[in-house]
Amino acid sequence: MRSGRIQSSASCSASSSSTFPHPPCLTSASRHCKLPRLLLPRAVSISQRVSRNCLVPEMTQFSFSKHSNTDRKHLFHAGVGALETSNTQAISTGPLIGEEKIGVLLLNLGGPETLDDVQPFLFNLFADPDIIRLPRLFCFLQRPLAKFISVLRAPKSKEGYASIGGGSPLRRITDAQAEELRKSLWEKNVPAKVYVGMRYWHPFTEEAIEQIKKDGIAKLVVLPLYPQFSISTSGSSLRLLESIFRDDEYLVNMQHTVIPSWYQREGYIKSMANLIEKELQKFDQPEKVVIFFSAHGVPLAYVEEAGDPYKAEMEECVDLIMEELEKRKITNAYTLAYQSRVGPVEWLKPYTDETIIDLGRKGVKSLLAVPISFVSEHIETLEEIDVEYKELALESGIQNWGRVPALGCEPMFISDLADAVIESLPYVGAMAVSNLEARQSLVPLGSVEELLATYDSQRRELPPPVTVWEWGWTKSAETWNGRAAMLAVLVLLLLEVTTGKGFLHQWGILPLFR
Ligand SMILES: C=CC1=C(C)c2cc3[nH]c(cc4nc(cc5[nH]c(cc1n2)c(C)c5CCC(=O)O)C(CCC(=O)O)=C4C)c(C)c3C=C
Ligand SMILES: [Fe+2]
Repeated sequence: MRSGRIQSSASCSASSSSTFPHPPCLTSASRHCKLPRLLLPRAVSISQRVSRNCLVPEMTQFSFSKHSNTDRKHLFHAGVGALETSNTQAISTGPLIGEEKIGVLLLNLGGPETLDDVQPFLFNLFADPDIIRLPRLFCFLQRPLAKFISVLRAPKSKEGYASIGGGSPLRRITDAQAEELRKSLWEKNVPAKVYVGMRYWHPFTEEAIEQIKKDGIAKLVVLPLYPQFSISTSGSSLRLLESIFRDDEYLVNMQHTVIPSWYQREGYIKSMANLIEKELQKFDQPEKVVIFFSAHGVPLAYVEEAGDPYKAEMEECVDLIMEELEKRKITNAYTLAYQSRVGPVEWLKPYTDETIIDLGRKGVKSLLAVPISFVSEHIETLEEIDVEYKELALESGIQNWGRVPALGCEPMFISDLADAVIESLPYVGAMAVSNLEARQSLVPLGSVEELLATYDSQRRELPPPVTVWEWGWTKSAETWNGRAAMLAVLVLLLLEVTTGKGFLHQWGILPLFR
């Protein structure tokens, strides 16, 4: 435990301490680390199915040509617009790959752009087996259940989206990040095209892939826009990619690599520290402010049963940011809590709301909230943190409240993402990356299939994080009521689907597949 860390009474997590940069598996998170498996020459990669010659030995690199800037520009012919880079310095490593076209696919969640989009967006989210994992026997109920839950949840979600201007800003921000990343790559002499593929709303990952095919991309770097890896976010997007890749002749011949998480990168850590330092200056007594990292939660079972590295990466990320701040003589107290839980099952603790109340009770007067799991403003920063948690903090006795903005298009951050892409290029198509440099995160570089095999290989059935309704007074009663409710709903749905009669048919919710 770091000296400045505030441990809420609700907290049970031990924090890891590490230096920066650090090798993998040397932190408290190492219990989640399954790296040694990657050292085995397992025959699991999509790229391996695709092209047998991609099984390159460790440290083997593709032959990179040292083209001049002009040469480099025409290496990528398709659809990069009229942008011309001039006077850009040559990079010594020369990460251009032959004459082949390079693409970068940014993966993100997606969000409803209008209030009418909210229910279908929620349907897509709850229809994702990485969000609600039904027992195998009941998987045919995934879509009816998703429809049911999305219809019930939509009014509450709509209120939230209405309060932030009638829709999610996610698409606009992600598009802007993609454009800045493209410019940064060009400035670094890597003429790549950048695509955006969202998991639950437009532009869908499938749309991005269609464009990648049309553009004739031969080598693809997949970059989820989540700093830390979770089965429910990056994992879900990779799962989808895996299924798209598997069935497509073109994609089978396209080599790729995935940067599964990048929370430990120097540029990201420094950018976060810059934002925190700047916001602290806005308080009358900056040194008395508690830095409050708030991460999006996941159900505890994801971490404890399925081996999701999310919590370990989050704790390590917070430690790295605090170490960077310490180097700048900023030694404020800090804490990490998890927000946005949905449904009755236990999520990662401590919960943000309980921690805020706890800090108020302990006499903390100034709090700086730092959203840490996502790099764009979204409903949970603009509504949950800025409105709900701020109100709760003020009611709990906290007098001074501040919030660090999301990174968005911060130049240092974007430039670092571009460096991450460039550093990953030698590994495009390479399997079993056992080079230490390439394995700084708990989830190392690798192909889609390889990563999914490393994390979440058994694809365990997990208790669903959401349920249709909750009641009861105690947590345990809530949990059991929730489970009973879920069971009842499943039985009802089963009866509906098999008999074709019931209240969902009466309401016109079923049948879904007309
Ligand atoms: C790292 C970030 C995120 C994790 C982990 C995550 C897990 C997770 N989320 C839900 C349920 C919902 N998420 C919703 C919106 C939403 N989620 C994230 C990020 C993570 N989710 C973002 C950035 C957003 C907002 C997008 C936007 O439009 O601005 C929603 C919809 C909003 C609402 O109704 O509250 C739901 C529902 C689960 C169940 C889960 C883990 C299993
Ligand atoms: Fe979410």
